[in-house]
Amino acid sequence: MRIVSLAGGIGGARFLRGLRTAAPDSEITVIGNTGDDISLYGLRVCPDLDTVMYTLGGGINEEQGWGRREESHVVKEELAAYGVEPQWFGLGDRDFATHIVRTQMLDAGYPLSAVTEALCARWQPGVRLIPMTDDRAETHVVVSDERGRRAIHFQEWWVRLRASVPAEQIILVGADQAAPAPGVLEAVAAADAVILPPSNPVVSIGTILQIKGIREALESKTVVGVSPIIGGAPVRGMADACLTAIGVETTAQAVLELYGTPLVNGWLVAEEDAGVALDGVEVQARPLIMHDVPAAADIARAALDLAARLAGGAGVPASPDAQREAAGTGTEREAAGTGTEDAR
Ligand SMILES: O=c1nc2n(C[C@H](O)[C@H](O)[C@H](O)CO)c3cc(O)ccc3cc-2c(=O)[nH]1
Repeated sequence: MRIVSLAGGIGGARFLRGLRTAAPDSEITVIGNTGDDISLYGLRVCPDLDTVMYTLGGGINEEQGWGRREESHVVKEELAAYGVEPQWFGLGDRDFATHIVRTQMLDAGYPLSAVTEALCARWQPGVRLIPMTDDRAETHVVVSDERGRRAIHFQEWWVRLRASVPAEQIILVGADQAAPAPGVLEAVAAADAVILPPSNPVVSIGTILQIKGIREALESKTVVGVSPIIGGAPVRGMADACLTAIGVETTAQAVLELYGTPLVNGWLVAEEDAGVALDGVEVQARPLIMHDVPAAADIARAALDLAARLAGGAGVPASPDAQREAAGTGTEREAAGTGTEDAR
């Protein structure tokens, strides 16, 4: 089975770990968000691509959801000792190596998609990770604060300001010149199912959908999305601040309408959002907290089952829960209860 998934950062990567578990024999292509990318200290940093690569490759700092585990910050401290700015972005020593290799290859003329393939050769994420574009397209945010009204890089708004200053506009700078990276449209065309993980609907999924041709290519496919909003709030991150910035309510209904039809054909919502509805979309309510990999795999399996039903296909073998539900003997999932509330 060929599956395509659009992914942002932490929530998307954790969902993809479940998707890989739920469909081990499928060919999964991940179209990664590069709007968060930033140039720092002469290096090109691709936070969402690295979060997917490290999470699926086993190198992620699990608590943070970004950056490497077993990390140290000697280079960051030395840069600070020289008074080099910015000091609000925490790059670790191991992580620096990724940005050095990436920048070296970009400077040698390799496109970001080739660089990403080379980095993934080491990490073996078990999916094909393609950046949404090889062109420069960065998310910038217009804010007004004591320094007046100005555009700042998304990372400064997200990390230094913690989105505490309202974003008056969120702009993907370079969107009109950016083309889908090689392989992106081909992967979508060949897909049996497309899954939208519970990534940030504005600055991750929404960003990818702004790249010329991607939304149109997806509209002719069977697409199932997983709501990133549960009971009116994002599980993690600041999707609410991003949705407010574009005048969209922070609800599972509003995000479904933001994606809209004909893009989305199926939509998974949490049980407390069971009333969500939109003409032309099959909505299914189920637990959506990714407590751990098995929980993420259950959600991914439910998304694939729904996609298969909508496409009229066979899909992956249904999970025991799905078989019980189909047989009408649906049993309440025992409240997982154990494990820490997963972040998204
Ligand atoms: O909140 C933070 N997020 C940090 N992030 C997360 C990043 O801002 C987000 O993952 C995405 O850009 C938004 O999804 C990093 C990600 C990287 O790949 C590399 C370094 C960082 C550093 C930080 C940081 O200092 N603080």
